[in-house]
Amino acid sequence: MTTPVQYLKNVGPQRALLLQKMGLKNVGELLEYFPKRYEDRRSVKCISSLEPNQTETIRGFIGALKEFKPRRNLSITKAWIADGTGSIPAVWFNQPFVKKQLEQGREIMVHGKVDGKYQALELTVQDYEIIGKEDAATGPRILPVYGTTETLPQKIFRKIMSGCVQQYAPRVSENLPGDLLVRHQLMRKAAALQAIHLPESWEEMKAARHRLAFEELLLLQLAILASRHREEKGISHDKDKEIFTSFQKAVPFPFTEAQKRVIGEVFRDMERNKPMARLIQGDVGSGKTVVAAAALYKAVRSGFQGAMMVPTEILARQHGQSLSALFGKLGVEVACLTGSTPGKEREALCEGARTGQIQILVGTHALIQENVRFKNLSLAITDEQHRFGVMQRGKLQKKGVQPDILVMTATPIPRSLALTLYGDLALSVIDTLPPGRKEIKTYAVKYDLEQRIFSFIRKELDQGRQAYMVCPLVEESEQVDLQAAGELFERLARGEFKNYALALLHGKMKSREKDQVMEGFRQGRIQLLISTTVIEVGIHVPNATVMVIRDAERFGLAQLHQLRGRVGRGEHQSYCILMHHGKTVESRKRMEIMESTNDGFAIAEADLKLRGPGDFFGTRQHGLPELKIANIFEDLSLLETVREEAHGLLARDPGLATSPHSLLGSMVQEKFKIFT
Ligand SMILES: Nc1ncnc2c1ncn2[C@@H]1O[C@H](COP(=O)(O)OP(=O)(O)OP(=O)(O)O)[C@@H](O)[C@H]1O
Repeated sequence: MTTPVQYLKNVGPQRALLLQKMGLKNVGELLEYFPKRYEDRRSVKCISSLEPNQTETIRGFIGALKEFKPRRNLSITKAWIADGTGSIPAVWFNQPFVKKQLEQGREIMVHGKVDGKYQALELTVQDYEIIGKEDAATGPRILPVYGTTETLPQKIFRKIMSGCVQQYAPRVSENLPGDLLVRHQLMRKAAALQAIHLPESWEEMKAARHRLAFEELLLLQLAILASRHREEKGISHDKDKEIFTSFQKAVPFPFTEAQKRVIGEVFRDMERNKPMARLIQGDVGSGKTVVAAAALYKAVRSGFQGAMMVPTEILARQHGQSLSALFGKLGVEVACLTGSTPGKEREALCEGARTGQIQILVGTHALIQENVRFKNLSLAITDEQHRFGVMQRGKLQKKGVQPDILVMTATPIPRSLALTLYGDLALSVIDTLPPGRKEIKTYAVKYDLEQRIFSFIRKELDQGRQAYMVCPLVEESEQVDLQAAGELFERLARGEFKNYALALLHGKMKSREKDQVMEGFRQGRIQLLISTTVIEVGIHVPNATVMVIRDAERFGLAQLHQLRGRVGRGEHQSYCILMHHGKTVESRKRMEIMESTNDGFAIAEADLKLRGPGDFFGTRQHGLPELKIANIFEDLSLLETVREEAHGLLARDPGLATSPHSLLGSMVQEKFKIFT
């Protein structure tokens, strides 16, 4: 399977290079490059029954041949095909080389679109095959269609692939244990590869797809489960009821029913001597932080330490501040560590964590650096974990000995996706918002109404409220976007908002500057904050009531919902204004979804359907594994079956090291590098 593609039939050095550019270096990779769709060429039409504007396949004998060159850069090749019921000219545009292959009297199969020109029919050829030629397939069949490049046409790619499949697919070893194949009635791998590329029937293709999706999801689930495979015995935290009551006293508001329920679920897990693995899912603003804080308090009161990792520096600082304020009252030592914590302070923090003097450490991924060690970490919390990438996930956990794990996500993740991302976590849902929150009013508007939006913002600012204006920032054109945000700031500061306090915030600023701006906004000194998406997650300023998102069509729905969640966090009516160009049907549809619902769940589902899992969290840092054949959304029930099997396999053979699991084990290792 490691044979380089250039040794395949029909591949020379030049084509090998083209294949390599597509990421296909060897036979193994080529075999796993699956068709994007299929064309059914089994139903061959009689020429006499052809009708205009249909795409059809015919089979007949080549009669007269003609070539024209009506213009300098247009060449037309025509071949009359007859099948006993009639005859029709088949037409090739700008492919003068086909003439060499068309021999009068030869049998040919042609697939293409029937055009009615001057009352006569013509077939514009999309694909053809000379019957009886050495490399032609036998007779009509279901043809695979691959994603190819212009320089490597479909026909050639298909020929290369078909040669490769016929020669190598039968030699592919079976990697799934026999009992599994029998239990789930799965095709063998070699047969599945053959059938996915060269199916005899739709049924066969579907069975092959099912088998390959099963394997793909199994490898992924094994990686997820094995990377956190844990000993049975963990830490049992103190059961004392007084922990909850004294924590509740320190919090300035009563918990919602949902918060109480989830704290109960978390506490019960923490008290058991089995390590906790729980995902807390709650819509934006539902009050997850205080639930995390309750868990941290329980860890500390039981004599241990807790850590909480968040995705951005701004958020780390915000949590650091609010947790310090809360835990100050309870006599608990909290510290915050980020990438920009200066050397001396960092050393002191590390020392404090090592000796146990610091009881709760909040921070960015700086927390998982090697020099950070804990005396006795018993609880590792990650917020917005999907931003940390699949492999980074276990590192915080490894800072303790079998600590409890809590994952918090503000983006409501459909169950299918949660399973894929987090594997084996128990789920707690905070499904109500704190009392007194008003529904955010959302309006999608085009740019010609910009002045009206500005005057609306001014009105809110005049009433003492604050506003955000977010500009998109995408990696590929970061420089251009940053410049655009800067220019907008200049324009507004000099023009429409010259009498107001404005500030600009973006990720490229020094952390000190970022802090100053955020602090100014928090305290109300800054009225309008123009920013890139650095404010996307977690920022909490209850007095802000307007969120304007520019070029809203460039964001994913889940991301728009996150941004919108920055307002509506206090008692005042809040607004979200989505500025867009409204050019495509899809973007208009997405704006409509945002206008019609505030329900994060509905939005997440819609987003997943519209954009596919890869783009779900925006293009940056989504941490989602790429799937070649399975579809998380459509293969939900398969995913659940596979998860159970993965559990069973790991229970029997945790390192997947013995026969018949070893091949599976080495594939997981090669792909995900999780066994150490
Ligand atoms: N039960 C409650 N009653 C009143 N206010 C609450 C309650 N729970 C939380 N809050 C407040 O609601 C605000 C939002 O809470 P928090 O920041 O924890 O939300 P979140 O779920 O983390 O949201 P996001 O995902 O948007 O960051 C905070 O100011 C918090 O103090």
